[in-house]
Amino acid sequence: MSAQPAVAPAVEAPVAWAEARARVYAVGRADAPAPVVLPLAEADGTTLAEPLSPRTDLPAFPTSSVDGWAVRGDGPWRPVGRVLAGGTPAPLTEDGTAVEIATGAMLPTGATGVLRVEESTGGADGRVAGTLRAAPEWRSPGEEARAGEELVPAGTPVDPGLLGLAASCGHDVLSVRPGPRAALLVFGDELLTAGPPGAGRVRDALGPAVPAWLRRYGCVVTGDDVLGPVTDTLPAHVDALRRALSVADLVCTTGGTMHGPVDHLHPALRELDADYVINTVAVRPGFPMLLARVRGTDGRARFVAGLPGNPQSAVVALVSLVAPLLAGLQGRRPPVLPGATLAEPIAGRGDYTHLALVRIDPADNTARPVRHVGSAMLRGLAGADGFAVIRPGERGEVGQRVPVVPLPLLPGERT
Ligand SMILES: Nc1nc2c(c(=O)[nH]1)N[C@H]1C(S)=C(S)[C@@H](COP(=O)(O)OP(=O)(O)OC[C@H]3O[C@@H](n4cnc5c(N)ncnc54)[C@H](O)[C@@H]3O)O[C@H]1N2
Ligand code: MOO
Repeated sequence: MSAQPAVAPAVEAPVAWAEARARVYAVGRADAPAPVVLPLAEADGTTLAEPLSPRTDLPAFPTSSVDGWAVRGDGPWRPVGRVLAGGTPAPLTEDGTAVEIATGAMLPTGATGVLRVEESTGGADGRVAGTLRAAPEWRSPGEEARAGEELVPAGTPVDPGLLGLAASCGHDVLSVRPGPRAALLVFGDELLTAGPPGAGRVRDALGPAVPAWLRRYGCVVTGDDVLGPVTDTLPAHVDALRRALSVADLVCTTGGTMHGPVDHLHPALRELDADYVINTVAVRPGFPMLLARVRGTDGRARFVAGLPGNPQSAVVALVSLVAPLLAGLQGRRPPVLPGATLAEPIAGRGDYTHLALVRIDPADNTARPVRHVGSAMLRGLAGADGFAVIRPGERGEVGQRVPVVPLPLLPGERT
């Protein structure tokens, strides 16, 4: 994947939105950090680096699925023992004999059937009688899976369902890719970190929000890795970026993506010998977003995602560039965008892709644009589910099915 040259011209042709996403995914995938081996208890939220296969047939042995009697031949049967779950029974060697068996216990060799306890009767002679059901009352080895069979491919996110499956397959550890470590640098001398805005100054809305969004994409972000506002000088920017890049796989910055008098991001990237993967995207809002790559002394790439200062634009950059980059870095498949049907029209943005904040009605999967969606505003975003994608040269018509870029919300949010 060829990257842009290190020296950024003041004005560069923006990359098409879909092309930018494909490019950052591929670059992340090529530079994914090496897998690590983690115990199951620590693997939730990571990504499988190798396919998951059972170490034995599943089940590993013939297993009774009911409480009752494992019998051999025709009844009535003479009880000759008992086997509980976890035990290894002696073989049933004679027709007309049975062992009492518990659900989950290993079936003795020689058994030809299992009779449910509630469908059995005990005779005066101590023998057990009853009619066997036609369908077997036990699970055969390999019924669920064969030893070595690929059950889940590499690149799958590790969730509780997968952890349970891994344990039942006999695994103690998994080879996984943990979430990348991310840092945030907030640029802008005008920003306040406490109290109400006024007198030319606004509250830093991104310092509190961006780490939380990054964590929802699976990143590890510690309090120490969130810094700002960084003083509006070039040396302070270079220094802050160097420090952050020494610990993080991905450094997000906010503000300073343009070429104003105190916009130091591009000059700082030049000082760090960074190369641009993406430098501006043909999307509204958020077009000044960028992704740059810096090679560490160890040869491994670290990334700088430049999020525009306008707060909604910063989130557009997160969902547009950072999400596919992180999917690549975690060795996951490229994000697939769900679709929704527009319940109201949405204007296009000429040659640019329009990402329009929408609320999705889960009952009929319709999308409606929300209000208060200026790029400097967060009111609309705080009640939205994601962004409807209106392609270049199009407008969104009522009834049209469009892709939606979801915000990484947790289950139960926005309900
Ligand atoms: N001459 C032009 N000026 C601008 C253009 C343009 O095309 N030509 N594009 C505008 C667009 S679009 C955007 S987006 C912004 C991007 O600017 P920067 O990334 O350089 O951001 P700043 O100038 O630092 O800040 C822009 C705006 O956002 C506020 N801001 C910044 N950080 C935060 C924060 N953490 N929390 C809340 N608000 C923040 C900042 O106060 C500014 O109001 O450039 C336009 N200009
Ligand atoms: O990215 Mo800018 O917000 O288009 O306003």
